[in-house]
Amino acid sequence: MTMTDNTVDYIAAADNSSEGNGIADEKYFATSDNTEQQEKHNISTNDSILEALNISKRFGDTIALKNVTLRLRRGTVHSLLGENGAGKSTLVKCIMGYYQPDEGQITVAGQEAEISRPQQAALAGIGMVYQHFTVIDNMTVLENIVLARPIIPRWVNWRNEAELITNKLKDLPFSFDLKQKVSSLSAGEKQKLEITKQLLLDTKILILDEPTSVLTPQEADFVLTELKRMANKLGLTVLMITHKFREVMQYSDDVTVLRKGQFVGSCSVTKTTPLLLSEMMMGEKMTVKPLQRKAWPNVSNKSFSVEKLSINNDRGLLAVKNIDLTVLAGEIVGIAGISGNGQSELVSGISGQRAIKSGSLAVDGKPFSPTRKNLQAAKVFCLPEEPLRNACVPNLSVAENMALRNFDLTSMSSGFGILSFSKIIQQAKSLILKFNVKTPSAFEPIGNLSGGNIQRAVLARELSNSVDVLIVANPCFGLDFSSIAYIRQQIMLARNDGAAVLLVSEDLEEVMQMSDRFFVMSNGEFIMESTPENADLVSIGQAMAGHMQRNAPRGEHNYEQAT
Ligand SMILES: Nc1ncnc2c1ncn2[C@@H]1O[C@H](COP(=O)(O)OP(=O)(O)OP(=O)(O)O)[C@@H](O)[C@H]1O
Repeated sequence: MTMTDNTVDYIAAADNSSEGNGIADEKYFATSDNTEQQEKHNISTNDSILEALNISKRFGDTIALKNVTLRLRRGTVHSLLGENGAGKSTLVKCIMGYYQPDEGQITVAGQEAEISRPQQAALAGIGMVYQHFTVIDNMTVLENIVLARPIIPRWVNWRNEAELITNKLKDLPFSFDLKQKVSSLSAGEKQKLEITKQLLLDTKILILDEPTSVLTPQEADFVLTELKRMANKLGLTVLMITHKFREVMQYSDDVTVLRKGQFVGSCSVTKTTPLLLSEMMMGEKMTVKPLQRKAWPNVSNKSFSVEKLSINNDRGLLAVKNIDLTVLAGEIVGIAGISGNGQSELVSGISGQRAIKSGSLAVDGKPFSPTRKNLQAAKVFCLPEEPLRNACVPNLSVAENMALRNFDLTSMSSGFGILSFSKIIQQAKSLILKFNVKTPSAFEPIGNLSGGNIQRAVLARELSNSVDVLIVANPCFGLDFSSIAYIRQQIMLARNDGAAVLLVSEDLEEVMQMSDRFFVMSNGEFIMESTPENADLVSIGQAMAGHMQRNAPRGEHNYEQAT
C-alpha cells in the first residue's frame, strides 16, 4: 500500500484501481483487497450491519454508479460525501429499493437482502428521511406516525395507538403533542418528526439525506448529538448524506467518499481532515477563492424596494405581513429565517409567481408590477428555491430550459417569428461551458441532471444578461462545497457589477458570509435587522426560532426566554 506521509489511510474499492477510469489515485487506491484494508484500519467487516457490494447503476448512457461498495458498521454514524452528481442519492435509492442496481448485492446483518421496494427496506429495518418533508400537513402528529408504517391496518384504534406511541416516545429524544396538526410545527419540529417516525418503526439503519438543512445551528447540534448517542450507545446505525465537513468531523464515526459514480475511499474520521476529504471528493486540491466583495460599488444601476407588502399563503392565510424593504444597487440584503416563516411567499410574490394581497413594489423608485415583460424590461432576475420545481420544465432539455427567458425575443428567432433551434442550442452550449454545467449534452432533459447542475443551469440562464435586480432563494441548498463556492462567487460578482441582490436563505452561514446587511424573518415579519459584523450566531439562531420579541428596535435584541 503506497501512502504519502500526510495521507489518511483510505480503504480501496475492490476493483476500481485497475480500470484506469480517471479516478484511481495511488494514495486513495492502494490495494484491491478491501477486507484486509478495512480490518487493518479498524473498520472491521465483522460488525457490518449493512453492505452494498459492487453496486453499478446506469441511466441510459449515464453511469450513475460503477462498482461502488459501502459498508456500515453497527452502532456508528457514517457520512456519505461526494460532489453533486457523484451518485450518493442513486446509491441510497438502490439500498432503499427505489432502484434496482444493474449489478451488485445488498446484505443486511450478513444475509443477502432482496429489496425491490421501499416497504421491503422497511421490513429489513432500513428507513430513510428525505431532503424534503414527507409529513402530511393536514394530519396530526399521531396520524402521520401511524401512516408511516409499511403495512397499515384497515382499522386503527387511535386511542390505543396514542397510548402506545406516548410510551414509546419516552425512550426517544424528541417529544411531541400527538394531537397537534403538523401544519403548525416549525421546520425543525417537522424534521424531528420525520426522524421519530423512522425510530418508532424500529428502524435499525437510518438513512438521512442532508438532515440539518432545515435546522437552526442549535437544532442541528441537538439532533446530531442525539443521533450519535443513539448510535454509539443503543446500536442504531446512521448513514448521513451531507455536504458539511463540520458534521462529518464532529458527529460521524466513519466516512465514505464517492466521485463520479465511483468509490474513492472510506475511513474512520479520526484518520482524516476536511482538506483531505475535499481532495478525495474533487480528485485534486481545491483552492476556493475567497469572495471578493468590492467596497460599495459606484454604480448607477437600479434599486429595488417593497412597501407595506402583504402576501397570503396557499391556504389564504397572511404569510407576509406588511413589510418594508429596500435593496440598493450594489448591495446584498440577506433574509435569514427558518423555512415556513413567509420567505417563500415573499419570493414568489415579488417575482410574479403569486398574487400580492396589498402593498407595492418599486424598481428605481418607480412602481413595478412583476409581469414577465416588466421583469425583462427592468432586468429583474430570479433564482428561486428548488429550481427544478419552480424554475424549470423537467422534461424539456437543458437547452430549452436555458432559453425560457428569451425564446420569444427576436434575437432567438430565425425570422418571421419562427423559433431558431440552432440559436437555442448555440446559447446553451456557450452557457454550459461558461457555468461548467455537467450534462451529457444540451439535449438532456434537465430533470435528469443532479441537483447542483440544475442549479448551475438556472443560474446560468438568469445571469447570462446584464442584471439590475437579482432575487435568490436558498441558492446553495443541497450543493457540494465547490458548487457552493462557485454560485456564491457568481452572486457576489453580480453585486459587484451593481445588481441589487436580495438573498433569502435558511443557511445562516450563507447570509452572514454574503450579505452587506440582513433581516431575520419570523412569522411573516422582519424581527431583526443587523450587519454580519454586529450580530452573533447565537442571537440570530434564537431570533430565527421565534424567541425574540417582534419589532425590537434595530440592533437591539430583546429575547423572551428560550425554551
Ligand atoms: N433518474 C435518472 N435518470 C437519468 N440520470 C439520472 C437519474 N438519476 C440520477 N441520474 C444521474 O446519475 C448521476 C448521479 O446522480 P445522483 O443524484 O445519484 O448524484 P448525487 O451525488 O446524489 O448528487 P446531488 O448531491 O446533486 O444530489 C448524475 O449524473 C445524474 O444526472
